[in-house]
Amino acid sequence: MAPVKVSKICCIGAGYVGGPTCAVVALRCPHIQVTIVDLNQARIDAWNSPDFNLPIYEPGLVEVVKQARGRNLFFSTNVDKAILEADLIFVSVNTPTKKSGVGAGFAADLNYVESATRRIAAIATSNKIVVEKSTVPCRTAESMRTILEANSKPGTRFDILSNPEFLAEGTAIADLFKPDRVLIGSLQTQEGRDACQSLAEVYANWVPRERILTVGLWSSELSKLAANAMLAQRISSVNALSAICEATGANIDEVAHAVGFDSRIGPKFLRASVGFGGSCFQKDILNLVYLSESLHLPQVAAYWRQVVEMNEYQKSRFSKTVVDTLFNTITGKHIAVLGFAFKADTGDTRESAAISLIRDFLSERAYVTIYDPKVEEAQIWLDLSEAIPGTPLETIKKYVTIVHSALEACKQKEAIVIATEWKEFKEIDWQTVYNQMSKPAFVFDGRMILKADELQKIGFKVKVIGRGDGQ
Ligand SMILES: NC(=O)C1=CN([C@@H]2O[C@H](COP(=O)(O)OP(=O)(O)OC[C@H]3O[C@@H](n4cnc5c(N)ncnc54)[C@H](O)[C@@H]3O)[C@@H](O)[C@H]2O)C=CC1
Ligand SMILES: O=C(O)[C@H]1O[C@H](OP(=O)(O)OP(=O)(O)OC[C@H]2O[C@@H](n3ccc(=O)[nH]c3=O)[C@H](O)[C@@H]2O)[C@H](O)[C@@H](O)[C@@H]1O
Repeated sequence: MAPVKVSKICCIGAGYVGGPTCAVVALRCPHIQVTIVDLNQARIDAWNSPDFNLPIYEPGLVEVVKQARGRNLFFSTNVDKAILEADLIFVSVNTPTKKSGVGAGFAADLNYVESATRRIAAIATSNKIVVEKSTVPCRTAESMRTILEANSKPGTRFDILSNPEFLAEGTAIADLFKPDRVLIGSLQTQEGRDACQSLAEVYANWVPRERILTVGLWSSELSKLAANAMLAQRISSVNALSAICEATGANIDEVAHAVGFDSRIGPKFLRASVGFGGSCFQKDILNLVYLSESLHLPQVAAYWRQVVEMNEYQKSRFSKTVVDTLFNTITGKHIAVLGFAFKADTGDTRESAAISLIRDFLSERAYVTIYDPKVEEAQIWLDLSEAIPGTPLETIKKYVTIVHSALEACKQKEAIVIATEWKEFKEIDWQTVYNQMSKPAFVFDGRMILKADELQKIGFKVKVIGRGDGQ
């Protein structure tokens, strides 16, 4: 068998990965018909909305969808039809951390991957290349193959590839246009290599060949977990150093700059923060911890677990700084939290550090006013309800207010906390804010985005993550 020339692609899962990834495939490959399917009708309706009110916010995404939708890019809930027609199927469904049962709190919940795989097996009447796009534990492709082969119709063959996604939210479109690398894992058989080449040809429409890496299936699966673990490890390392900076008077910005100048270390991903968030870092590390434990490698598991523990410590350390600085009590005090998303340029709040901070403030019975330029109000209520189980939303609403501008949030507060590094927070009229605040007026910069010296000149008391007092 020679490599198949792909002409129809189906992507199962129209989320943060499936949507942008396959929209870019459609844009860059006008000769390929791409159908992105999902069981969630509301999500598909949003992708199809006439005014391009898409279900996720991602800079540049609307422009991509505008060019390709209706041409060779389609969004649908008709999963079966798209499976039936496609010669290549991306599985881009969610793989959250398991909430109950064996491995609860650590292992990936592969329920969605399994049901998508079973659907492919039940529907397909011709050969398919099935591509694992979701982040999965090492050797998941083997389980997928077993399910597909056990349920396939006679004469139908499935080739399984691993093609993990490395895009970051907020820069997804730029990352997809110009990826550092595209990784494709396949079985090292002739059929496996042919399938790998078929997918490589799709990417080669816009990605330079030397950036398309082909490896074995298990290496590809593990490389995704490894990349996220090592990125998160850098943040936990720099955050651990930020605690030392605060205690000694060193400045984490200067330390990270000096350390990152070493070409072996490099400058990226060394920004101290109030803690990393996002749907994947914690989930994927816990997955690696679970894998290590399953393989009877407790020391390896403990090593990676510490990256997550340091992140938890950083978040609670920051909350404690706020309480300590506000004279050891925030009960009844009014605090503005600027930013709710887990990072700038996204409306995604999954595992956002802001949620932990607000939960801590509410446990001290402080009043919190939240502003985020992109996060929907309903999402904030949902996240807070989940973060504080057992407390009715009505009670939470007595303490929390959501507003529509930073200035409104800061009015008459005792303290302002920067939780997300939105650019607009740098451009706030701080003099006006100061004039309207109770005194002393405190600012806690959990993202190192403000000019502390200028704020101090205005009269603010400023605490910046990773900086001792007086810096
Ligand atoms: N969010 C991110 O930036 C990145 C995520 N990943 C990985 O990609 C995968 C997907 O992540 P997201 O896109 O963020 O998740 P998501 O939750 O935004 O999207 C997943 C979608 O799959 C749909 N779905 C689930 N089961 C289905 C089924 N059987 N048939 C049809 N649709 C189904 C859900 O309704 C949902 O809309 C995860 O494994 C994640 O770890 C990888 C790189 C980046
Ligand atoms: O698998 C995934 O889901 C993705 O996870 C991350 O992407 P993402 O979570 O979207 O965003 P990042 O830019 O990595 O930021 C993650 C968190 O770390 C924080 N961060 C990042 C960098 C830094 O120097 N300091 C820091 O605190 C961010 O504020 C954010 O809360 C990876 O960067 C992607 O390569 C990967 O594909």
